[in-house]
Amino acid sequence: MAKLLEINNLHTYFETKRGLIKAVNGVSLSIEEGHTLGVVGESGSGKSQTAMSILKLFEKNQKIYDGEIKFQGKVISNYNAKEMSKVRGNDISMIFQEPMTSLNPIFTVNRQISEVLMLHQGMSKKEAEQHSIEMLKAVKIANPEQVNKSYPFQLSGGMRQRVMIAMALACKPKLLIADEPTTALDVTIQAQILYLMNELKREMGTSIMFITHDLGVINQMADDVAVMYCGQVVETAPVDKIFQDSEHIHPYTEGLLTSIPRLNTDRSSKLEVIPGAVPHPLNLPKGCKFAPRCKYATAECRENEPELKEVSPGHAIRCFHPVKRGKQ
Ligand SMILES: Nc1ncnc2c1ncn2[C@@H]1O[C@H](COP(=O)(O)OP(=O)(O)OP(=O)(O)O)[C@@H](O)[C@H]1O
Repeated sequence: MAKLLEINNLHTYFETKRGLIKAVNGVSLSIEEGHTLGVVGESGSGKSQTAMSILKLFEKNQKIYDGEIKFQGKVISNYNAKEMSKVRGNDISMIFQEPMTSLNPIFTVNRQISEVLMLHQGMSKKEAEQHSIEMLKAVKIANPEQVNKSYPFQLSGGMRQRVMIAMALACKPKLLIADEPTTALDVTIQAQILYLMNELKREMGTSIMFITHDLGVINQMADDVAVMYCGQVVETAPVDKIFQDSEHIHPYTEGLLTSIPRLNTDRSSKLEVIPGAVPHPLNLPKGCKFAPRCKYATAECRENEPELKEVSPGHAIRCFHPVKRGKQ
């Protein structure tokens, strides 16, 4: 299948008074046409900064130091601000955990969705209003005409998230980046939004980069997975290989899997947690970044840094001693 997005050895750093913060430190990943890539990892692993790098939504003290990002075969990581603003919203859209980051509290839903359509698609005000209502229908909002006239504060959290998805998909982007879009919602609303995103992906053929810290959500949403740790991808694979296969996996992925609560397990069995914490980005360990927390680490791991190596077709691991699992 054709690759829609390809990131090769990306390094995005923040220059701070205390030193360089290597938020993205050699990330390589790709997203295929029509696929969902789930990006998972603990807080601070560089998931959001990888997404921000794709759209160049940078702070003043932040830039790409090395590597490249290709979208539909074109290198977009060297685009200037004008070229980038055409990509944003048109080809690639992003939704966030908190819809109010994207929605403007003082404008109606109609004004916000219409603005995107008038700017990127050259629609008239009247056409844009009609299309805005159509988009609200597409994201299964009841009473779309009414909601179109509403202000964000008049809507529930779940509805705001649907409006944000409608706005992001209004120009039919090829890629939707969703950064923890359901984390702030209660579980039933979360399930509805995830279902909706899967449905829209099927109907519109949009590829999705889905960022989460929750492997359970990845299992529901993703075709492929990239596991991140300390600004690097430590494992990437088709989702089945992570959840069911008897293949090797990265010890960090194993740790994330064993810390998922399961409903059918004996209540007396304890959830395992990964010991220790993610190292501070200004104080990264030598060798493998996960070695200080890894129960399989050897002297070699503490000394040398492993590369991301393919272990089977489509499955790559950054580890000297991947874990062999039995069938789950
Ligand atoms: N504005 C900033 N200035 C300096 N460092 C930053 C800034 N924003 C993020 N970082 C650092 O970049 C690294 C990666 O952060 P990022 O937000 O991408 O992680 P994440 O995996 O998305 O975490 P979370 O799940 O909490 O959103 C972290 O070490 C973070 O401290």
